[in-house]
Amino acid sequence: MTLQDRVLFQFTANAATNHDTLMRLGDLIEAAGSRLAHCLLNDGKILACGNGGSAAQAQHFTSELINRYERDRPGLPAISLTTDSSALTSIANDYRFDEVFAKQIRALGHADDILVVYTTSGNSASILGAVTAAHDRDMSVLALNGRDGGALAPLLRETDLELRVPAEVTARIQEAHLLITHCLCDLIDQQLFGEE
Ligand SMILES: O=C(CO)[C@@H](O)[C@H](O)[C@H](O)[C@H](O)COP(=O)(O)O
Ligand SMILES: [Zn+2]
Repeated sequence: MTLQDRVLFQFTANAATNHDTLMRLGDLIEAAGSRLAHCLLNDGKILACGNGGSAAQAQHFTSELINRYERDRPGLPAISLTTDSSALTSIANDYRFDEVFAKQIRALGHADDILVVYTTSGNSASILGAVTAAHDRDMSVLALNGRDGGALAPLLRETDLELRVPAEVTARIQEAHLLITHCLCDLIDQQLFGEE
């Protein structure tokens, strides 16, 4: 394969995954947008977490809620659990890395809040810990997941929502997660602030 072929391959695979994701998850993405909008309209807040590239996705989402997505509007309450290096390093240092998000959720989470987790494998221990902590706080969970759902899928409750991208490659799943995230921002703005 030439280098140009490699570029073409990635773009083609991305388009195919995004199409498959729309076909499989279109209705669930709408439901997730409504669930998040309802949470924000009822004084809830959104907590988000993930590891590696998915940590970037989590803080990407919360920054667009706190500041803005495409339009000028009031900031919305959202906290990324991936950005406080003192909290993260002390929890990992004093306890275990698995606890880095769970301990923050136990400190910050309320029953009206929603935890949004990003994972491509569904197997990251810190994400499993986060979901357990959210359930302990009676919070519901929106899981952006991938592959076969991993250990996360059976941990989710009926009151949670799972958006499992139908793909096996981490990069493709992350790219679909970003597209879903922008859909969620658009759906939230539409429901809270109406037509532009
Ligand atoms: O961004 C990438 C790969 O594209 C990596 O940083 C990736 O996010 C990390 O390996 C994560 O630790 C993977 O975690 P997960 O998606 O399995 O929960
Ligand atoms: Zn964005």
